[in-house]
Parts: sequence; C-alpha cells; structure tokens
Amino acid sequence: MQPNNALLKNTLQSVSAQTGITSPANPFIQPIRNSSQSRQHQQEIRCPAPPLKCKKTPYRTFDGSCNNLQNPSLGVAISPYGRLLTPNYSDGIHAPPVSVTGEDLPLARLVSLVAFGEADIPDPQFTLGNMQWGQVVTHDMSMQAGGTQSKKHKTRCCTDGGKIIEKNIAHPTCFPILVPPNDPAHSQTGRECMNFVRTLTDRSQKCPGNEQKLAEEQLTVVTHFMDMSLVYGNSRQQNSPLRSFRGGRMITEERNGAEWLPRSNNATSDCDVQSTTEVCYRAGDVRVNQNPGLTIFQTILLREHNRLADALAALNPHYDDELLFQEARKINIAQYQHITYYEWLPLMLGAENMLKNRLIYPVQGGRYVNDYDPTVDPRVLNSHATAAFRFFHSQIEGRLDLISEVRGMSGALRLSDWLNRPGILEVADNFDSLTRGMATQPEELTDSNFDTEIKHFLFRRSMAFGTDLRALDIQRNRDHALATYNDFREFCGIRRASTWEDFLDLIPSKKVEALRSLYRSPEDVDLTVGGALEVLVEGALAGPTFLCILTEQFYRTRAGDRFFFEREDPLVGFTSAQLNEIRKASVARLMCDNGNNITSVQTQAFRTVSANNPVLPCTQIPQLDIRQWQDLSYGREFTVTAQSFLENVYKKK
Ligand code: HEM
Ligand SMILES: [Ca+2]
Repeated sequence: MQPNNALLKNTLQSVSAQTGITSPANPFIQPIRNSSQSRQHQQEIRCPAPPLKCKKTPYRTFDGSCNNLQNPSLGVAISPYGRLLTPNYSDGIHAPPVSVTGEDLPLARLVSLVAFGEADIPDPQFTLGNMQWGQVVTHDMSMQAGGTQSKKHKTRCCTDGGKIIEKNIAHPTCFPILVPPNDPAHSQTGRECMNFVRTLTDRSQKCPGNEQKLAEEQLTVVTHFMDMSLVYGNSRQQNSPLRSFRGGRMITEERNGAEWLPRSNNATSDCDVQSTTEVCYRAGDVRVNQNPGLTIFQTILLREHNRLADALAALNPHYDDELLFQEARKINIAQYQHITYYEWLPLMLGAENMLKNRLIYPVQGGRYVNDYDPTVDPRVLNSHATAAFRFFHSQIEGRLDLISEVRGMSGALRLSDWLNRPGILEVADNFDSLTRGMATQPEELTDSNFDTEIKHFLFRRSMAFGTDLRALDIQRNRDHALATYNDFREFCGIRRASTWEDFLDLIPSKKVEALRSLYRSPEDVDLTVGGALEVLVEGALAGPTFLCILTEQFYRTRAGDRFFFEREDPLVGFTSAQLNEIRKASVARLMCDNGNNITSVQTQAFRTVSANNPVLPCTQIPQLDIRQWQDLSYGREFTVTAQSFLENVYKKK
C-alpha cells in the first residue's frame, strides 16, 4: 500500500516555506543483488499465518488481525514496519549504510557524545507523566523483533570485559557499538564495545511476501494499532494467562491491601532482581518491568480494566465473563485513545497542527467523527519508531522524585538503580509517591540533551557504567537502514541540503559545526541525528522533519483503525451518550481511581501545577458515568453471553 501523501502536504505547508513533495520511492523495487548474508538469525520469532476468515464482532482481535477487513493481516503483531522511503542498505538488501564516499559512518557513540549534550534542564510546562505516557504509547505501537537490549541479551557481540568479539566468530546479527578513544566514561574501565544485536527481519524469519530477496524489512512484534496491546497481550495465547476468567477481570495479586500486576514466572530472566523473593511482573508486554514509571502506568491501566469490569458486572449481573471482559476492554481502550489524542498528543504535536491535519476534531459531547478510511495504511512506520518517536528520549529525567499527598518531596530514586527492578514500587508508599511525582516533577526539556543516566548508565546493573540510549538509537537507525536526514527533509517538503550551510535553516550553527566535524558529507547525516538537532516548531515538541513523520503516523494510526473510539458504527462504536462519557477520561482521573490512596491531583496532569492548573481533590476531577452501559434489553433471568449479545446487536440494526 502506498503512503498517503495528502496529509503530508498539509503538514508540510505549515512547517516549511517550500512546496512540492516528491513522491516517496517504492520500497519494494530494490534490485536483487548478491549478499554475503546467508546465515540465518535465531528462529524464535515466527511469522503469523494470515487469518483465513474474519468473524464479524464488535471487538478487536488480540493480534490486530481483521481490523482492516480488506487486508486482514495489516497491522498484525509480528509483521514488518511500514516505510516512507526506500531503505538505505549499502548493498541494497541487508548491510548497514556507509558514507557516500564509501567510508564508514562516524561511530554512533561518538555522534552521541559530540552532537548531543547532557544538560539537565527542567521543562517549565510539562511533567514527567508526559514523558511516561509517551513510552506507554510507544510500547503499544511497536517493539523491534529480537530484543531491545534492556535485559542482558543472549547474543553477545562484546566480551563481558568489553572487548569486541571478532566478526568471523560473532553471531551474524551482531553490530556492536564501538567506543571511541578518550570516551569520557568508558575509557575509565577500558570498555571498547557495547552490545548491539540487529533487529530480525522478514527475510531472516522467512516471512511470506519477501521470497524474492528484496531489501529486508524489520519486524515489529506487537500490534501496530493503538489497542492497549501492552496490557492485553498480542495474541490469544498471550492474553489467556493474564485473565482470571471470572467477572471479566484480569489477574491481579493482592498484597498489603492493593492489587498488583501478576508476578513473572521467571524473575531472574525477566528482571534484574537481586534475590528470588524480589517482585518482577508479567503483563501484555515484556518490557513492563523496564522502569518504575512505566510499571506504574501498566498497573494503573490494568487496575482500570478491573475497576470497569466490576462496575459493569454490578450494572449488568446477567453478563458472562467474556462479555464483561470485552466491554471493559473496549471502554479502557477508548478512554486511553481519548487521553492520547486529545490530552497528550496536542502537547507533543501542537493542537493547531493536529486540527489542521485531521488528527483531532473540534467535537464535544456525544458527536461522532467518521473518518475511518480502509485505504489508510495503519502500520507503524520505521522512521517513526526508529527515529522520530525516539527523540522524546530527551524528556527522560534520571532522578525520580517521591512526592507526598501534600506535595512535599520525601526522597528520590536514581533511574539506573531501578531499571528492571519494579519491586521498589511495593515498598512503603512508593507507588503513590512516584505517581504523584510523575504529576509534579517536570520532565526534561525536549531538546538535544539526553540525561547522563541514559547516556552513560543505562542498564548498568551493578557495573560502574552502562550503555548509551542515544548511541543505541543512532545504531538502530543504521541497522534499519533508514533513509538519510536529507532524504527525509526532501520528503517532508523541506529544501534538500547540498552544503553544510544549507542545514542552517533548521539547525543551530553550533550543531551544524558538530555535524561537519563528524560526517564526511551532508548526505550522510542520520535521520535520528539531524531530526533531533532541529529547532522545535512553535507549539510542538519536535522540529519540522520529525513533526512531519509523527503527524503522518498519528494520522494513519487513527484513520486506519476501524475501531477508533469516535466512530459511529452500530457494531464497533459507542452510543452517543457513551461517547460523551468516554470524553471525560483524563490521566488525572486514572491516577485518582487507580492509585493506592491518591486523593488529589491537578486536572491536567501532563502539565505542571500552576495557578491555572491547581491540585484539586479527586472528587472534583470529571468522571465517566458507567450507567450509560446499563443493558436493559434482556430479561434478568438469562445469562447474556458475548455471542447472544452480538446476535442482539444485529437484530437492532
Ligand atoms: C525511562 C524511560 C525510557 C527508557 C529507559 C527507554 C529505553 C529504550 C530502549 C532501551 C529502547 C531500545 C533501544 C534499541 O535497542 O534500539 C527503546 C526504544 C524505543 N523508545 Fe524508549 N525508553 C524510555 C522512554 C521512551 C519515551 C518517553 C519514548 C517516546 C515518547 C520512547 C520511545 C521509544 C521508541 C519509539 C522506541 C523504539 C520502539 C520499537 O519499535 O522497538 N521511549 N527505548
Ligand atoms: Ca498495539
């Protein structure tokens, strides 16, 4: 399916004086060339078989299949990312890009050190919750196949002592990040190499559709749709062990009077626990334990499901487990889509930009928006997930404040101490204190600075230093062979640079100098790098090139989702009165309802507390009225099953 360019045109007029967008090149017309790459990657990721026939149901499948009825496997878990531009493999198929001069690109770690700063500047407007919601959305939308380096990867490309494992004996998926001389951190320990394993692709996994040995496409293993797959799992097999199959509920474990995510069956492999009794969780997404803020939101969204299921069960005691589960899931996803599109994305992409490009509509109450378009490709774009969306790693703060109910600071955690160690949340009042912290503490300014905790100490475990997220992002850009920054400028309607000076239209001169010192040609600049150095578009948290990609993605994610919550559709939509209730959802309300004992929060929790956004008692935060889901169309003597409910929906039509 071809990318939808109409929207881009619109976006671009707002970000660039230039007009005229070149048509994206077709990524599927790569010539066949010889490749030395013949050894196979590990085989644990299997490509899914396309569904034979889609059933008509009001609910999403777990794996995302049958969302698009014309192309049922579009957006399914374990399928290639979408592409806007032809990949830039140096051999046309598989090998990472090199400079236009034929030489190597500058080392990713060197680019991270030279082009990006580490200054810790608090954002005056937005809270750490804003950053954290972004990671939730990220984890819903994509996960590169084959590992994310967050846990110690099985495939070792460096020795434990930090030396490079020779190419001829290393695993073929190895693409280690080499440490430059005089590295400010790693020269102290003699580390020369940081582990990096290439993402699995349609070719490495022999997926149908790429039998002709065309350019490889990386696989993403979660559903492309914004469907809370991180809570519910990406297949029926992943979902079942998370459900209690009673009253529509998901499994939780009760400890100290609170409900927690269920514990992982293998804490030592899933977490970096220091004892076998230390808590480690499982959820619909394997990254659930990665950092405390993420685990908090996973817990809040899970508790919200059970809260909704209980309320529905009280209202409709004649509903069976499956029906309660699916209805609670549907409401939970709708609230979350509403928060994402109407509360969170406007801060990131700018409300005006979103309105203009039809990512949101000026609708209120129970008014529907019918913009579903089955010809819109809903897949997550490689350039979005691998470059543009990762720019928000800049918002990460390396210190997590513990905040009391009266908004006093009672302590703080160092991020790198608590990666993959979620047990800290069950200690004392930490769950609530960190939740309030997310609503109180500012995130780091969205700029070209990345916190030292993620630049030198990421996943350090008990070591002095860890890995570098910015270097991982740059190396991943090359692993996925994204077209260059210059290509994307042109694609986005911005003038293509032929000299270094041409970058000065969007990038400050000091940063252009840094680029000139690193790269051999303006043609070489990686998208991840150039895009992250641009001055932000006014009213948004991204520069023009990334804003163009992000806007295109979030347009596709809504208009390409047959189940988007605002649709008027008797089968998959809500009643107008229900939609009116969904639109009351907010992240503040989620925190109030699903903290252990949170009694106050500001109405707009992604924004810092101010005179216009004061901390209020939870009783004053708008709340969905579940009574709109009361179903009086059945005699109470019957148990209503999902199947009979469905039949009734058809009768009503
Ligand atoms: C403490 C917070 C966070 C940590 C520790 C973290 C860490 C990571 C790591 C280790 C990866 C994989 C890197 C690789 O191997 O290529 C990754 C990927 C990614 N991150 Fe983050 N991240 C955080 C927050 C965020 C936020 C706030 C966003 C965006 C708003 C974000 C967006 C992404 C995206 C889009 C990917 C690629 C996903 C995929 O397709 O696999 N992350 N992050
Ligand atoms: Ca998803």
